[in-house]
Amino acid sequence: MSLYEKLGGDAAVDAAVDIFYRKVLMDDRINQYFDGVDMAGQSQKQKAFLTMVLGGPNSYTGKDMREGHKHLTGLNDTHVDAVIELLGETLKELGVGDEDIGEVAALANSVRDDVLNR
Ligand code: HEM
Repeated sequence: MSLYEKLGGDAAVDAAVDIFYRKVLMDDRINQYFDGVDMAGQSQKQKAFLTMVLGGPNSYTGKDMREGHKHLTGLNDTHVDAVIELLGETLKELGVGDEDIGEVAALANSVRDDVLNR
């Protein structure tokens, strides 16, 4: 079973992205990057992206991670760490086990160099 199915499919990913974005926007370590970003559109992309990395049906048509983030000046490892931390907290709130959270964190971590354009 894919992690996507295990978490509960489409509805669970919807819930995860909504909770996750609320956390992101409340977090002063990273929320400045989302000033002026269309969060409804962003949530859609993030849902499709999460679905894909969790092994669900692939409907992600957004930019690749390097293209999608290279205009964000000053982005560094601490920002990626914060995002991965908030994603983990989100999944924990949804009842996901530590082992599965570790897998998602590893997937998110695998795009770190692309997100940081290095
Ligand atoms: C850790 C892994 C990350 C993943 C998987 C991820 C995923 C995504 C995706 C799928 C998009 C949409 C790309 C598109 O426009 O087509 C996006 C855009 C964006 N990401 Fe990330 N992201 C990550 C890290 C970060 C970090 C660390 C920050 C800043 C703290 C960040 C801030 C943004 C912003 C501001 C946008 C929207 C840019 C814009 O529309 O101008 N992301 N991200």
